[in-house]
Amino acid sequence: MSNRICIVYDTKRGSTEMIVKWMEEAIKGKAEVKVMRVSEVDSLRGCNLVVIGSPIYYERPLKSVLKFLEEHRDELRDKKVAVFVVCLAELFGHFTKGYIEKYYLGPILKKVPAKVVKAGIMRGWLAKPDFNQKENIQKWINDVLSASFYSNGVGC
Ligand SMILES: Cc1cc2nc3c(=O)[nH]c(=O)nc-3n(C[C@H](O)[C@H](O)[C@H](O)COP(=O)(O)O)c2cc1C
Repeated sequence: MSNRICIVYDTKRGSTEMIVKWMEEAIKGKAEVKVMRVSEVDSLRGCNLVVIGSPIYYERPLKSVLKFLEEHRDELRDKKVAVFVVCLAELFGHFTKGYIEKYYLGPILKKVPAKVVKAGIMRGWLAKPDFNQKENIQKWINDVLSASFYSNGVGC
């Protein structure tokens, strides 16, 4: 089967959507990619890697993303999964890393029934897009691809 990636996300104010577009741009030409908002997902058939992202509002990922994970639990079981959150707490660097892992990524990770290839913390924004994040985000998704498809199992 060729590598087919589904990126599933939700957003309230558009930054997660822009982040996902940057990911899509980085993947194109390397693998097949389909981008869907959680409300648009009918089936994940044909995807061997699912990347799931949520912004953080009031210390939590969006309910719509958690609901998506519950509703697609059976389908996700035999897929590779990567997850990411978009938030502003990341601005405080390593001081908040543990907090973000526990309270922002934690609720998502708990609902993933498969092995998680990679979990990412992306810096979002409130008004103007932060284009400085693009390079990091594209590197992250390339690392996800490497870990999912090109790893030879000996740490390369
Ligand atoms: C009302 C509101 C509440 C927020 N709560 C949090 C929060 O608890 N922790 C955090 O790190 N960021 C918080 N943020 C920042 C958002 O996670 C950030 O702006 C993100 O980029 C929004 O994603 P979206 O544009 O895809 O909706 C909040 C933003 C707003 C407007």
